[in-house]
Amino acid sequence: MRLLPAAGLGLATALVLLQLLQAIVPTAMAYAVGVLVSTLTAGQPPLGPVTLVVALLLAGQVGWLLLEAVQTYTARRVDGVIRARVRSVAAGLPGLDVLESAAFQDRAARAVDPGMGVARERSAGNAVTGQVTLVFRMVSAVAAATLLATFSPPLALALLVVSLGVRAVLRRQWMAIIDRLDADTAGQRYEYYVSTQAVMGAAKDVRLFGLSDFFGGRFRAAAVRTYGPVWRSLLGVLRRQWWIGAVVTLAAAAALGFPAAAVLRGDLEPGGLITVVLAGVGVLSISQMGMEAYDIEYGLRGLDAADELAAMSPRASRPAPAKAARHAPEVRFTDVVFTYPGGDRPILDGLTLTLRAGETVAVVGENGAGKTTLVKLLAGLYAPDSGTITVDGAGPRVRRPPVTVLFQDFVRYPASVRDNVTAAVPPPHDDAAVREALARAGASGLPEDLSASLWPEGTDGTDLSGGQWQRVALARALYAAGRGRRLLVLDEPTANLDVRAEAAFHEQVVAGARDTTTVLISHRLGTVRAAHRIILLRDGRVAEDGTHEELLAHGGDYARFFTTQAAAFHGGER
Ligand SMILES: Nc1ncnc2c1ncn2[C@@H]1O[C@H](COP(=O)(O)OP(=O)(O)OP(=O)(O)O)[C@@H](O)[C@H]1O
Repeated sequence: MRLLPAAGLGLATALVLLQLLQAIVPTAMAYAVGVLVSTLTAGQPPLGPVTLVVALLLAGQVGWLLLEAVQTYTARRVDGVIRARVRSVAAGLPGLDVLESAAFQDRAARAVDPGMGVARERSAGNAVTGQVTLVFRMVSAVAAATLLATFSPPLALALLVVSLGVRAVLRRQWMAIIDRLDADTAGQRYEYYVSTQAVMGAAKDVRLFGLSDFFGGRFRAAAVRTYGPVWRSLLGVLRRQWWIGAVVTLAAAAALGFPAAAVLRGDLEPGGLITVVLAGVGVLSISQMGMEAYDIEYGLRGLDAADELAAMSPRASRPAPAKAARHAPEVRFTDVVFTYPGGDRPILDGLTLTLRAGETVAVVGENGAGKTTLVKLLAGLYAPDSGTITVDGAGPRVRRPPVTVLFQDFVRYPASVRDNVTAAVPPPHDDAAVREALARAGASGLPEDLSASLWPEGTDGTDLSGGQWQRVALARALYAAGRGRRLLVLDEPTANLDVRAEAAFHEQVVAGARDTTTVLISHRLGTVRAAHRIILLRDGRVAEDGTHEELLAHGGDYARFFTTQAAAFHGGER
């Protein structure tokens, strides 16, 4: 309920007033119908009571329609606030370590996931509107009991106690199912949903290798594992419903029987009978649990998860944003040791390295040597266990370095060509510079119009080839470098390029990056040979360091890799 004001004062007031109307109408109707019947039996003109009954009917129906709309709008607004809160917690984390932890991902999934679809949506907004509904259902029951008390206070009290008691028992029984749903972890949910997404993503494989049974089987197994315990709980609850039915039947019999006996004794008019019976029904209606109980219980778990997420934010303050650098920066790694959270061995183990201002340094090494990890630390996405990293003297966790990175798994934004190129730097943007970056990146065959959408899944988007996407991502890095992010990291930038394009790469991209310190990671040694220096990583530290010629003369791993690649290439040429 504390989140209700987040929906806005107008909506919150409208919600409360409409709920109040819904709470009052049934009792008012019981009274009005009783008066109408009394008027008719007395042979008096019924215009006044008929008008009242019709007015109440209309008010109830119109109010109900408005309430549905206001409730939905309120709930979605509150959900928006929760989503914004989760986004802000995630964006406020200085690095990736907490973000990638299972605990964070599980809570984030609980806080914003759309629910399991069995009972209800998991929505904090629905929980808030459900709480308001519950309060006014109670008000409605108490109003009906007050009217019933004009006939018999003990009957009114007994019906109220039985209704509330039955409701409490039902609630406890059915909410055990919510516990089952909530025991499901983010991982299971992920598997459940991803299995359908994977079928879309793997459409080529599914057709080529006939994988429908593979995906179908996984989907079914995940669904049974997730929902099996829920279905068993549901059956158990249904089996225990007989005695609840018996208690409610007895209460209903009393609600009808006592007024009927009073009519037979001549103590109650037919009009009074109608009023009393309708009031009794109004009291008993609270015994039905209503969907708001699910909304409250399930939605509040999402809210709890959002609160837990906020508590997981580290005390450390966020690094200050990167400032546009006027000159190429200098980077120093000193005795850096780093192990991934949950990892059992350091990936970097005493790494010491200086990247001098304006230099192009190629980093090579076997798969898993730690090249990409080095870049993630340089960008401040992870903090070293020990040792220091500084960019022009400042640690990346104090101030974000003026870095721009073309990662191997670069992002394909579902946006225009212009937005894909300019995404890494704030506006204003310059179309001439965008076109220059695309030209330097060698991007050809793109839509001429920079506003054209590159959204392969959209109805009007254009899809690009893997190489074209990589060039667009490269153009993004080059554009950002030109706008003051003068530490340029290119991780496997030629992976999707053909041989001719790879040969032109150094001249167009690296040599053209003026006043920029460049880190170039590549397995294709043809790409790295023109770098000012080449670093070979082994066992988490720098094993070889020198120019291409120096390392060939040294005769170590680099020389062996180069000779092997060159031999394979020339062998292939013959
Ligand atoms: N997020 C992560 N959590 C745990 N371990 C990771 C994570 N990312 C990478 N690793 C591990 O760290 C090691 C180094 O990975 P990294 O990606 O830095 O290697 P690389 O030298 O870039 O490899 P490649 O040449 O294959 O791209 C690998 O053993 C990898 O399994």
